Amino acid sequence: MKDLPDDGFHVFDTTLRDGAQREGINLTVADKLTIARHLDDFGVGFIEGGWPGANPRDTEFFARARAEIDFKHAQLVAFGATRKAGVRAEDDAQVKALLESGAPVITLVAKSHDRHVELALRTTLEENLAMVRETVAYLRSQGRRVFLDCEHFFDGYRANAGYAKQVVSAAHEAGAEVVILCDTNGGMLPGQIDAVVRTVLADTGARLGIHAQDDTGCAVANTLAAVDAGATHVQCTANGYGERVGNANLFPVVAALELKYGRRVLPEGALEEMTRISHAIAEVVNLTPSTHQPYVGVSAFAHKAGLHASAIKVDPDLYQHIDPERVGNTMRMLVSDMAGRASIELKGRELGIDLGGDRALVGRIVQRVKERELEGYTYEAADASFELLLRQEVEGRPRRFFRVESWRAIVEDRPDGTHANEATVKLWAKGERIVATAEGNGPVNALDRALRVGLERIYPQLATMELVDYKVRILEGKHGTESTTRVLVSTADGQGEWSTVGVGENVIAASWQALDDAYAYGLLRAGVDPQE
Ligand SMILES: CC(=O)SCCNC(=O)CCNC(=O)[C@H](O)C(C)(C)COP(=O)(O)OP(=O)(O)OC[C@H]1O[C@@H](n2cnc3c(N)ncnc32)[C@H](O)[C@@H]1OP(=O)(O)O
Ligand SMILES: CC(=O)C(=O)O
Repeated sequence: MKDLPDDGFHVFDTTLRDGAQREGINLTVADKLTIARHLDDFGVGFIEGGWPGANPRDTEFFARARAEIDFKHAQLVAFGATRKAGVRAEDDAQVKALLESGAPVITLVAKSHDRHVELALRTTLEENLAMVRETVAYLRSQGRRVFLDCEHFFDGYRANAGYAKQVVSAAHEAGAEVVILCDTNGGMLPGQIDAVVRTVLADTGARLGIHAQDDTGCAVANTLAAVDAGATHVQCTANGYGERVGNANLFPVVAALELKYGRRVLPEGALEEMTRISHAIAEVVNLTPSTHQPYVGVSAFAHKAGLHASAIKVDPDLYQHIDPERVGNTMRMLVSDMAGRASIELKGRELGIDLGGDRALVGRIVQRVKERELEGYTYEAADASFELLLRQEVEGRPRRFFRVESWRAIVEDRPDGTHANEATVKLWAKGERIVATAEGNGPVNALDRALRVGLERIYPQLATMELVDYKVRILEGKHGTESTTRVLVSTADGQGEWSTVGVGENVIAASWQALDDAYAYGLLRAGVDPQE
């Protein structure tokens, strides 16, 4: 292994095995190879790739990973069970598949709860110990590094501590390099983990690891409690993916080890890649990255409250537990009706607009934001609409690329149950009156098309812009269909994406406002001079 920390602490990733056990994740071999590359780039020490022999996909993964990936940091790990009861380890088909995977490291899963041995394995406690001992010894004799996962260890310890420890000792004495205590049902709390890990370490002398499921929401805390108690091997998954509610999340665990414990567990510079790697893996598994995930979520360093912003203006550390750049994330200011002067000044700075400490101007902007939010606008989700508002206040007039004389949208209900949608816009741009009509698959789409048909000749930059998301929310208020409607639109131009908001008594009026802002902002971004 190159460039790994020399204290021997193990960061063991099981995204491709336990992470893949999450409902909704279904990885192809190509997905697994991509994730393995990301994890290796990140610098974990071990990548558990799956259970060879359990399904053709995992078997193929090991063959291809060995042939196609030149691992820089990680060792590939194959996962599987101890031999079956009454079968010699060397004759067990599943143990053979582990060897045939070619993985240099093998993690065996073994029962350590007496009830599981009797009910699930349907064998004796003695035979289970023999299964552990013999399988570990056989795989060691074949030149493999062996780790052993003690399934249901903490529940088993409660039921029969003596037997649970015998399983640990059997594995340790047979040559298992690390014995991992698993909170398989995820029901433990940090204090319980701490006490058990300390005792088992003292009583067995085995090197211990921790594998924590997140059923109490404590998997990361439980993992760190085990480390405090002496465990030197942590099993985690990217973004906490895993069976049921998931596993200990790799990213907060390694961030805590590096930044809070001062223990180097990743190669130099890897932590700064953490946000990117987390999001890249989320893309591969086809799940939206969680915006509120510690350290790596887009909201992890987003500040909304005015009081926070006023302190952050003096020193960001006053309201941040770390500098976001250390984990590759960024601080963001959110503007809403909870903003104060400092929030607006900092947001202006983020947008490259110096408000120059003009208290009256900043106060006016704060006031305007609060009034508009009361009407239903939301600026924290619509940065582009906020920037237009800010510029309008700073420059004393709106930035306009076109002026709207009127617009109209018609929905025609036909006897065959289909609808025809048509819109007409009347605009002024560069001194020219434009009347444009278009059809669409809905009234908003028809309006969007009419706007483009009318303006594209004058502003060819519009051709690069595309509406990528459209969200409608009925705000509380009057009665049913009379309620206020808020529309959020996201637009992209191949270089980036921006969001705008519109509010109105009906969905089409609100959509029109959001579209108007979307194109005004897009033209501003494209460097077009505003003129009517
Ligand atoms: C806590 C965890 O997450 S461990 C990881 C669990 N992961 C998975 O189960 C995913 C992959 N699993 C599979 O594809 C299948 O379950 C297989 C291929 C492993 C086994 O499939 P099958 O042979 O059809 O058996 P099945 O799944 O019904 O039952 C598991 C068998 O393994 C046995 N077993 C369970 N744990 C162990 C163990 N630690 N050591 C030895 N045998 C074990 C069970 O007693 C049962 O044996 P039986 O078939 O004689 O009743
Ligand atoms: C091994 C494992 O995944 C568990 O015990 O949860």
